[in-house]
Amino acid sequence: MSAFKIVILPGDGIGPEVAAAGRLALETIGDVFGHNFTFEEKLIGGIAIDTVDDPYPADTDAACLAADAVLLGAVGGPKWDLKPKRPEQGLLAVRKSMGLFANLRPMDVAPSQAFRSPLKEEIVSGADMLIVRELTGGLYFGKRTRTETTATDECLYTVAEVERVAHVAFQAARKRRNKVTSVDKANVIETSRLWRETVNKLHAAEYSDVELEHALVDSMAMHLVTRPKDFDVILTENMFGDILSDLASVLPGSIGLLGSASLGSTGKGLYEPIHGSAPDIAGKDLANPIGTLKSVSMMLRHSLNLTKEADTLDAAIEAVIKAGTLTRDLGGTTSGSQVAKAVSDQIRIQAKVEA
Ligand SMILES: NC(=O)C1=CN([C@@H]2O[C@H](COP(=O)(O)OP(=O)(O)OC[C@H]3O[C@@H](n4cnc5c(N)ncnc54)[C@H](O)[C@@H]3O)[C@@H](O)[C@H]2O)C=CC1
Ligand SMILES: CC(C)CC(=O)C(=O)O
Ligand SMILES: [Mg+2]
Repeated sequence: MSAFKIVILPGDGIGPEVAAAGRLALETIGDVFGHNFTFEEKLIGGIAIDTVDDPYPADTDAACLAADAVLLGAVGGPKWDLKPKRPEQGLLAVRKSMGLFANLRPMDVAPSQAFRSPLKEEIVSGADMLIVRELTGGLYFGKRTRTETTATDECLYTVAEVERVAHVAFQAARKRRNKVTSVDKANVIETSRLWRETVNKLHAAEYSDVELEHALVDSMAMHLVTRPKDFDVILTENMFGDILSDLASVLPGSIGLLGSASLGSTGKGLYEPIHGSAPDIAGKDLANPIGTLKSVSMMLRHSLNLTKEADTLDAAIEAVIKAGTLTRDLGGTTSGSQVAKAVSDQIRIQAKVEA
């Protein structure tokens, strides 16, 4: 039996709903496999602004830094839009404070589920990619200025920042289909030229066994939905990765299906679905919890070293999807909490199958 300290940051909108699904899965895994997970729920985002006037309170930071792993729901909502203190600052702050420079966003379309895509089945069926998004640099972290008539956002990247995330992408490719597509806008932007040069140098020095190609972000958006099966690992900077991963979520049929791991140089990580707080469906038990459950599976694998448990959770998720127990975004009629319960029940069944 092992003991793990998990911090949960439910946040805003559908955040608390999907975070509850993640917690239930962890509780069930703990029960079935005999692990002692202790949970601490902390404030972040809009609810933290409302409660303590700070999107990332100091005690949330301390708890995240002391945890074995952190699970995030989502932050943000119209209530806080255009206010000087924004919920999203909380999310940027936790990523920065924990040093989480690489955000891994896997996307795959199982052939049996390809019919759920709004795109043609033959285009998406079997697509399987990993987006490696730089997470603590670029436009989201640059200096901003504002007067009544002008605004600027600085986009800064250093060679060291590009190298450390490129290592993650090349190493991930070696465990997959050995191909990296690095995405930039090097025909226009200076940071992209630095990005491309740095990736090329690192490739030549350490990863010449991995196939490397470069793509410009605008045409890449088109290629992602017209020939997604050509891509394995996609390496890109912060904002491009944010946008391209939401686009990639169209392939399996819903943004609610994609999870992510935000990692740094230690084993600790922040695990978060790729979607936002979805104010349009919040509080209605309509949110698809699968992206969060996949994030929990990544947590088990990457931070807690619980491979068997992660495999069991993956099998449980797959069984629930195959049974058609789905939320409205995927054409189903099941509530989010019922999907979470179905996955929890399946964890018990799958664990017996594997034993
Ligand atoms: N990681 C985070 O906390 C993120 C927060 N945001 C914030 O979320 C708020 C809303 O942003 P949007 O652009 O609307 O993006 P969003 O991802 O929240 O929603 C986009 C669309 O996808 C749907 N959707 C999202 N997650 C879903 C789920 N699990 N199940 C079913 N449908 C789902 C929503 O209902 C909406 O129609 C904003 O305040 C934004 O800043 C946005 C992205 C990431
Ligand atoms: C700061 C966040 C709201 C950025 C985002 O959309 C994301 O990480 O997916
Ligand atoms: Mg996003």
